[in-house]
Amino acid sequence: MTKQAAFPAAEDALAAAAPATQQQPGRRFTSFPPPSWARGACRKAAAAQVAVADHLGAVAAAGGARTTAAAGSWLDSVVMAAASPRHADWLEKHPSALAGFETVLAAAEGKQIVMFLDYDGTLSPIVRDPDSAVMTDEMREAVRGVAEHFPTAIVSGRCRDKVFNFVKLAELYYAGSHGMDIKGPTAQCKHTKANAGAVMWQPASDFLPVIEEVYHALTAKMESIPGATVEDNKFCLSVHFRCVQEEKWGALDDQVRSVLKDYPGLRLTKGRKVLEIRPSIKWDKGNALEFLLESLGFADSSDVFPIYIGDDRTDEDAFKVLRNMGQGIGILVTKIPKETSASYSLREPSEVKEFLHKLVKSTGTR
Ligand SMILES: O=P(O)(O)OC[C@H]1O[C@H](O[C@H]2O[C@H](CO)[C@@H](O)[C@H](O)[C@H]2O)[C@H](O)[C@@H](O)[C@@H]1O
Repeated sequence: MTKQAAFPAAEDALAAAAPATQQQPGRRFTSFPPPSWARGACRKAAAAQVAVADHLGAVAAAGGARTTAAAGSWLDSVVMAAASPRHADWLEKHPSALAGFETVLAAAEGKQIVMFLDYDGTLSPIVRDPDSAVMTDEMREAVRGVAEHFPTAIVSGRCRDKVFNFVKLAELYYAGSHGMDIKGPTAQCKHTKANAGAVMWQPASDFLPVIEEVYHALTAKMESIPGATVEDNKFCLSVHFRCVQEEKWGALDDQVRSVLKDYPGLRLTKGRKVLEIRPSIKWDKGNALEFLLESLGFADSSDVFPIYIGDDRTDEDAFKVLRNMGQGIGILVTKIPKETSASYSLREPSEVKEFLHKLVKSTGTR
């Protein structure tokens, strides 16, 4: 499936700034000094950054505490991509998990690997319609292979049932709603602990009525914004603006905030062309990772090597946990340099699949 974006992705915008002859797939910003087209893009981005900062500063100075979260999101990425250090420098800090595969294996030597996988943008490519974000059979086989050897969990912003319907593997752990709904494998497998198939953790159950109320309020508001949709993810909600005209992003942001002002128990975060509404409890994908490690019997264990692969801001919570633990690795899926706590990177879901295959293959040699 190809990536379909209503708006140019940051990377596309940068590519557009480059003369066709100078574009080399997978080798941007690799020469020093940067080619002139890249320096031009950086200058433009820096100017854009100032303009955005000025705009936001003016809004704040005028007493408007809000920032245009939706509109800021795309600009943030463009500015970050163009103004950040060369891609090669970034790759030195966050090497490809494929190129650095042997190093990863060496670090995991003698330890139990536990695999954590985000769904959208990691196991399936980003597409316009969230209901069409299917996973290929090849990717499913890759995940199945990994789960045969290592305890494996899907950690997603989606509601658990929906992500299960995409992945369709009963031998996995599932943490839906950004980790607020955790269930163990429903199929017997060698990694299953006691209470197979039981719901293990739902810390936001009290919020269900309020989430439902806000879902209806937001759905009604979004009727005035063509292309906007609200996705019910059980313990949280997603307001999608991938198919909304850019001029309307500010209005959409206003509408969402106007609903949320009556619900102080909920908070707003940003994902990939999506605003996420969730309970203001201290529970995120990082907590879910810790919870699952503990459930698997690895609390305070030095014999475990968790690997977390994800592409989104919400995955950063899990990357941070791993960094603080000083164990395992976080792998960010991205084509452009991004601020991240992950130690490794992969460019896209097809590379994730390749990494999973390599890992399975390595079990014969470990
Ligand atoms: O934690 P994840 O599994 O990565 O889920 C995060 C959100 O992913 C989905 O939205 C994103 O993917 C869609 C399909 O490719 C795309 O259309 C959308 O623009 C992206 O933001 C999902 O629909 C959301 O509910 C999840 O919260």
